[in-house]
Amino acid sequence: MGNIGNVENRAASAGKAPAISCREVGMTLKKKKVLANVTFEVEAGSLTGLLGPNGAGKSTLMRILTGLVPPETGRADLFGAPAGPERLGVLSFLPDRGQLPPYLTAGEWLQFAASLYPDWSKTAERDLAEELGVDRAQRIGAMSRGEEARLQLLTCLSRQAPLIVLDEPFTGVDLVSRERIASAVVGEMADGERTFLIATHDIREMEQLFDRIVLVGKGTIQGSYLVDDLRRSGRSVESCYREVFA
Ligand SMILES: Nc1ncnc2c1ncn2[C@@H]1O[C@H](COP(=O)(O)OP(=O)(O)OP(=O)(O)O)[C@@H](O)[C@H]1O
Repeated sequence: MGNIGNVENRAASAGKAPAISCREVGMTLKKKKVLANVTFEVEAGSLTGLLGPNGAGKSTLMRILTGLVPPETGRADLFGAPAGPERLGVLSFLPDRGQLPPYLTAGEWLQFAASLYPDWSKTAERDLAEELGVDRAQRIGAMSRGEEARLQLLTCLSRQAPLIVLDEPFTGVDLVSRERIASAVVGEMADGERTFLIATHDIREMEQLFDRIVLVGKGTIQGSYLVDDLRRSGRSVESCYREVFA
């Protein structure tokens, strides 16, 4: 069903501005060149994996896309207009490090988040809370890393923003929950409208979901592949990753 949905999405999005377009993006942090000449596009309605080794620049790139920091050089556009703080309405972001208020329960946090975001869906919140096994009575400060990661994902996916950017959604999450998260993402895809960009090291769990992979290494794009093309040439996402980075 996911694949059929993806094909339909692609057809529906033909001719639209890409959800993400980066042109020659560069970034220096504390005198270190972290990103250079980063150029790639993510088609609206697709699910793209942003993959690469530790320190490759994935989180830095995502922070630029979310408008948290402007690129030093080049430009990053979302749906044809520059990324920036004023575009936060089009994108729902799960950062790589959690910062939910520890003194609230999950239920209190979700109530607060729902009041914060105009695009919050109570239906999505209810369905995903069940799917991800979030206990509303649990205090955030008493959660394990994996439990908090699931609450963060629930927060991110309960919004109806057209672009979802997830930075390492599986950190600290056990195998069964990782599979639940993957199916939650597929469920969200089924609405045929939204675009996902997901940075992850959990290639095996996500391999079946990606339409495209963008490989980042040493601060620049090392390749961008349609997963169907890889399969047609007898390769998997994992084997392609190994070819590029081994
Ligand atoms: N605030 C900062 N100041 C200086 N250097 C930084 C800063 N943030 C990141 N870096 C450096 O930029 C490089 C890219 O980091 P980034 O977090 O974007 O990588 P990543 O691909 O997300 O890595 P990982 O897979 O380990 O999460 C690293 O070498 C890191 O040390």
